[in-house]
Amino acid sequence: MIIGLTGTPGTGKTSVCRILEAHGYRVIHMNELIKSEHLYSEVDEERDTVVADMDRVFSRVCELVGDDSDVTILDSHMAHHIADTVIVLRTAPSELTQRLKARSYSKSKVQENVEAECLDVVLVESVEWCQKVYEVDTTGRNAEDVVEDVEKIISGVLSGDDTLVYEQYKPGSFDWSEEIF
Ligand SMILES: Nc1ncnc2c1ncn2[C@@H]1O[C@H](COP(=O)(O)OP(=O)(O)OP(=O)(O)O)[C@@H](O)[C@H]1O
Repeated sequence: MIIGLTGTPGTGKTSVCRILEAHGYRVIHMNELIKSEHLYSEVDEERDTVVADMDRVFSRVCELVGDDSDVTILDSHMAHHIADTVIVLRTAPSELTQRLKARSYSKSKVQENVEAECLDVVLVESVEWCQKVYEVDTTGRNAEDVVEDVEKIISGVLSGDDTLVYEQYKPGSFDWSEEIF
């Protein structure tokens, strides 16, 4: 089964996935896959990114996962376009700003991503498109602590009764709409 790990860039998906891989989980880093296998329709030079061909990405991910009943984690800010069950990582705007500035992103790229986080863009899309959505806060925490939450959610999903974990990680806990700069 596929579980998507999604969230605004900088919320820590890849950092968390690297630890999950070390714990033995299978992870598909979707952005790397898109680039290495040219699963895109255009190159957006201005934004220094590519426009993914989501039909081809979906087919390729399904092919890679096959009928494996073990969990495969899909690491991408677009994982909610593919997976039905997703975990959305969240980060308070002030901390996300610092993380993105540390990447030497341009002012406009930092602003675009922080605004998206303030407006819950990935969360809203996930709730619209996915059957099951969990939300995990990464603010003021380290990646190992976030991994503990993610593993708890995975166990709940696999157990077939996620009532308790859903209660703890159900979406809609943050309101950062006042923090748009
Ligand atoms: N609690 C945390 N969980 C994960 N990463 C954290 C946490 N706290 C700080 N970080 C830092 O935030 C940064 C997150 O970068 P990372 O590439 O993992 O994010 P991402 O969501 O995968 O971004 P992108 O979508 O651009 O690939 C890293 O430098 C990481 O060390």
